[in-house]
Amino acid sequence: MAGIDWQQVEEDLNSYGCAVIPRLLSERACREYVAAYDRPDLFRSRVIMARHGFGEGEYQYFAYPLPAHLQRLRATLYPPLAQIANRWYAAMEIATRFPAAHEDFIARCHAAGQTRPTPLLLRYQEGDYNCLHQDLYGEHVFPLQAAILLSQPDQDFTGGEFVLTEQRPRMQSRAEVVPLQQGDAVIFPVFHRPVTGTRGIYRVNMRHGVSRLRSGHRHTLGVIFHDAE
Ligand SMILES: O=C(O)CCC(=O)C(=O)O
Ligand SMILES: [Fe+2]
Repeated sequence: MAGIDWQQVEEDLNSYGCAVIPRLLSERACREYVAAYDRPDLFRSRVIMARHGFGEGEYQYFAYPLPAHLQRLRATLYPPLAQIANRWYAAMEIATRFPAAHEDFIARCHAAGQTRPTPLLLRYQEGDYNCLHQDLYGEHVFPLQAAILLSQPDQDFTGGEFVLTEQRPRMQSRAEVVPLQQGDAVIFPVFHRPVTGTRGIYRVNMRHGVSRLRSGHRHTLGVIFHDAE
């Protein structure tokens, strides 16, 4: 975690609406998260995506207390992202500011009744996909999130690309496909971001999803920083 180039992350987020942190997790850590999928004691709920029209595939939300590694990961990624989020909110002229420490932001969520943990593991197999969506779970939203690819493209699966769309006001939408290797994290906006245009700063609406898996199995770890109602 010490070697992350946060300035590059911020530049990429501002230029493209997403940033990749290469090799955030080791191959071994990835394997451990994949194996954790089969431990029901670690999770508070399981979602079969087709039942809700979310796509095909499934995911599970971790229960509190989070596994120590995940707790540390969430708390460590948050502070530099909170600085970016605060600059974005200032640019978008939104009054909300995010505290420097994740525990203080979580206290704000919990005080508002958003008490359920949102980090999740996702599992896809051949034919599965994740429809474009936004991970909003209540009034309190931290505007950036991370998804970490736990599987190795080409070796474990084909297809299954991470996709972002950016809807600009009164304009056509732009898509971004994010190539990831095992252990890479993609940082992206939960639902909006500021873009500087010729007539000043405007807000664009963002969605993310995963294209259809052509073969194999794909697992992801999702780190969302607000909690859910
Ligand atoms: O599987 C993926 O790459 C996307 C996961 C996702 O939607 C999330 O982490 O919020
Ligand atoms: Fe998501």
